Amino acid sequence: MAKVAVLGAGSWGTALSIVLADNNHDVRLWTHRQDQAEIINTTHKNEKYLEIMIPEKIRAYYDLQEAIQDVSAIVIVVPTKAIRDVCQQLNEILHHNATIIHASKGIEPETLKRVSEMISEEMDHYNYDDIVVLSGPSHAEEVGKRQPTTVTVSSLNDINAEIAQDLFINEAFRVYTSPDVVGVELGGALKNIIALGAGISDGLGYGDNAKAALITRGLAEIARLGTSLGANPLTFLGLPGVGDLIVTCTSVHSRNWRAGNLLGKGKKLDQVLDQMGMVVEGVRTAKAAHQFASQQQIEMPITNGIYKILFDEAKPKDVVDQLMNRTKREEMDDIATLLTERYSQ
Ligand SMILES: NC(=O)C1=CN([C@@H]2O[C@H](COP(=O)(O)OP(=O)(O)OC[C@H]3O[C@@H](n4cnc5c(N)ncnc54)[C@H](OP(=O)(O)O)[C@@H]3O)[C@@H](O)[C@H]2O)C=CC1
Ligand SMILES: O=C(CO)COP(=O)(O)O
Repeated sequence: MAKVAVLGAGSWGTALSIVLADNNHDVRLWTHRQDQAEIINTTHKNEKYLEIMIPEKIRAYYDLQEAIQDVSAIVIVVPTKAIRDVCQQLNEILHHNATIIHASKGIEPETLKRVSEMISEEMDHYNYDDIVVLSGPSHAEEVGKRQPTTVTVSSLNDINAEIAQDLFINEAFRVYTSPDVVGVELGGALKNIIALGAGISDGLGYGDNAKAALITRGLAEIARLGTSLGANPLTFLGLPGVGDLIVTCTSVHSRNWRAGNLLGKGKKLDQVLDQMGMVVEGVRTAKAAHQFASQQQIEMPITNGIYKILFDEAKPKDVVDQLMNRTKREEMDDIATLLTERYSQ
């Protein structure tokens, strides 16, 4: 049994705490809201984020220092835009060695940093190599109900990856390892953009053909950008790639899909985000990916179209028309080039 702190008491932090508690770990769920900590400890519910009873052995904390006292692992599960803030607080008070695992899915606009890069920048005593990412097709709503789920953990430090695997793995939550941190993080972050697109497509009334096209051509874009940053293209065929893309593009649980659906029905971005009340990571990540793709001249027409809907008030229907009327081309040419370049070395 290990002592583990989970930082971030939203949907995913709560669900991951349940997995850890099921594995008999001593789980401290930290929230930055005192009233929420009190409600969780007295009612064993976190209703805004997850409609499920929370095991009584999970204790919620408002005091970060108390939450991390003597823990051997810290799981960071706040939205990407809060990562630096939380790590700065942690850096001030963490004076013992604990494995850091994160489960957030996004890229920072402007710096274009991945979450593990941000964490290692903010934490004086942690190297990038030691951080672990947990990612894969895993809606909190289903994980909280102990429905079968598979995820991948990745770190350049094999021992840390295995520590994370052992902490989480159980009969309902199967955990694989991967050495490809870049691919695992980018797969989880970039699929949120495509899920917004799938929601937009459904909101416009388009059918399964359009969604299948978005998933597969979206995957090609993810692989293009990911490999340009050093990811293994095969990672995008695994759980953190196509696995997460499928679950997020096809599920009503997905906040990115739901936000896209409202946009497709004609709602404005501000209205949509107000209505969601939970993080929609694809919005900021679309900004980051659009910026990176423009700088590096990487072809990402779907991502760029979604960016225009989000930030340039483009009409969803016009964007779909533009995508469908692009210059004709061969389907596999760039993927074949990527694989050939990689495996001919
Ligand atoms: N939900 C899911 O199924 C999955 C989510 N993820 C990823 O996990 C990450 C978190 O998502 P999720 O839990 O769903 O998001 P939610 O919107 O459900 O919850 C976010 C939580 O983080 C808290 N928070 C926000 N800013 C801060 C801060 N500065 N300091 C401390 N706490 C903060 C929020 O508090 P407040 O109540 O004040 O807003 C809230 O409790 C995202 O990157 C997401 O992509 C990954 C896999 C599955
Ligand atoms: O990442 C997720 C499932 O794997 C959750 O996606 P959403 O943030 O769109 O709900």
